[in-house]
Amino acid sequence: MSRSEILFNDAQKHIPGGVNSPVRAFKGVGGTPLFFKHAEGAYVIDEDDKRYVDYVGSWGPMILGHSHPEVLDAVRRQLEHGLSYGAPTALETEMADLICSLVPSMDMVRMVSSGTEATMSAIRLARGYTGRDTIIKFEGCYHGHSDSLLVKAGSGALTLGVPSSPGVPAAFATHTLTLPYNDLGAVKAALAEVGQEIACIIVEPVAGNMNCVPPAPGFLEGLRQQCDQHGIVLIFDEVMTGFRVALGGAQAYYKITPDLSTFGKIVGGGMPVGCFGGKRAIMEFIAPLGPVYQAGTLSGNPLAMAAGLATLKLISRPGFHQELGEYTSQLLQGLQERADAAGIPFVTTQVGAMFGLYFSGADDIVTFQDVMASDAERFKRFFHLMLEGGIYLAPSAFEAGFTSIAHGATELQTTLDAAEHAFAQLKQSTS
Ligand SMILES: Cc1ncc(COP(=O)(O)O)c(C=O)c1O
Ligand SMILES: NCC(=O)CCC(=O)O
Repeated sequence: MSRSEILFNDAQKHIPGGVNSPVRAFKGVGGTPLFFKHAEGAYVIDEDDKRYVDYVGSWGPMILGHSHPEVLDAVRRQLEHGLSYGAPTALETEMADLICSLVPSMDMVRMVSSGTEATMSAIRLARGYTGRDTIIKFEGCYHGHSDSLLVKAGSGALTLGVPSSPGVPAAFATHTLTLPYNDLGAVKAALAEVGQEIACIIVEPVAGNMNCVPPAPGFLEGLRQQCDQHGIVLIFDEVMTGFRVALGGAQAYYKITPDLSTFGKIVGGGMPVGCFGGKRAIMEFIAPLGPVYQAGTLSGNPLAMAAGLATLKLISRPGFHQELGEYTSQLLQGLQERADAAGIPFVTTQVGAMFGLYFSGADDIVTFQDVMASDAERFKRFFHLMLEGGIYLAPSAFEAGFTSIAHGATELQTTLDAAEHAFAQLKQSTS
């Protein structure tokens, strides 16, 4: 037995399913999750000392690669001053100022400890601000695991086949209207009926929790226009896309200004952090300025602020996101060429440093149905072949892939060599 197998057996004794988040359980691909003990640059190293080129990046935060020395140093320096005070720090102001300067739609920002808290709080705020109860989300989008958002959700909920989770009272779910992603017609039709009852529309501006589905031309623009028309708060959930697809997030990439935005992952540099913010008039509804309550013992934690600030400063250098995007394009082009050469139907999607891989004969991937029509069984085999070849992809056909600035020519070649072998094996087993 491998160390990971032994550790996974041990883990299951006192940890449900042996994991602290279901997406780690390999349920979507089968087999035993790898247990990691170290990570550096573009690599994760498992308990059996095997190295993998990592395209998960802790599900998004590790845009600089793992264990970036300047981020680690920032945390070490802060460590000498204590772990948490539960009182304001200068670091939090520096963080708020930096976020608001990098993302122009943000007038004010509140730090929290996860993406889930960020979206949950932003929705409460939108409801408090508008005095309306119902929210709109899109099928296959994931916004964390709070009750009103676990309806037709993506990510692990989709992978495990429970997109609408038991435990969410039906009465809560009735306040969540779920519409098809990239279908502006459906949004217009719904709002023509119930526009006056909708507090907010929350959307992943690039859907990254049903694999990776870019917004169709006009979709985000249409949401902006519809929200303006009906007095609805437009929330961009940029927990995944924020600081990744562009320094200013998807809103900068697509040049659309939401009313509120949520961030997580990169903003904490690998520490547990999220935040939400946006228009001053809305944010002033949050306690202690306003009546909408929201709080957190560890919110704005100094170690987390130190890691996040160091990360945001490093990724602010000119050319950073272009470099990342170029690596990602080369990766996808190389994969496509090798799939084509092997005669395997294969489609990729990309927005900056986020990508999707599909075993599909479709021309393009635009809808949730397009995603569901791709061959998830083939992905499972591809996943394990890539793993054998030293490449760690997200263990589900319904997750986006991420690149980091630490990925370079060596990692590209290793990945493409592994893929060439994997595609050949896939071809052999079908012919
Ligand atoms: C778009 C999006 N929103 C919200 C979340 C929830 O964030 P967290 O897992 O930090 O609670 C995630 C990922 O988990 C996400 O991808
Ligand atoms: N795309 C999936 C996530 O980002 C979430 C990770 C987790 O829930 O552990």
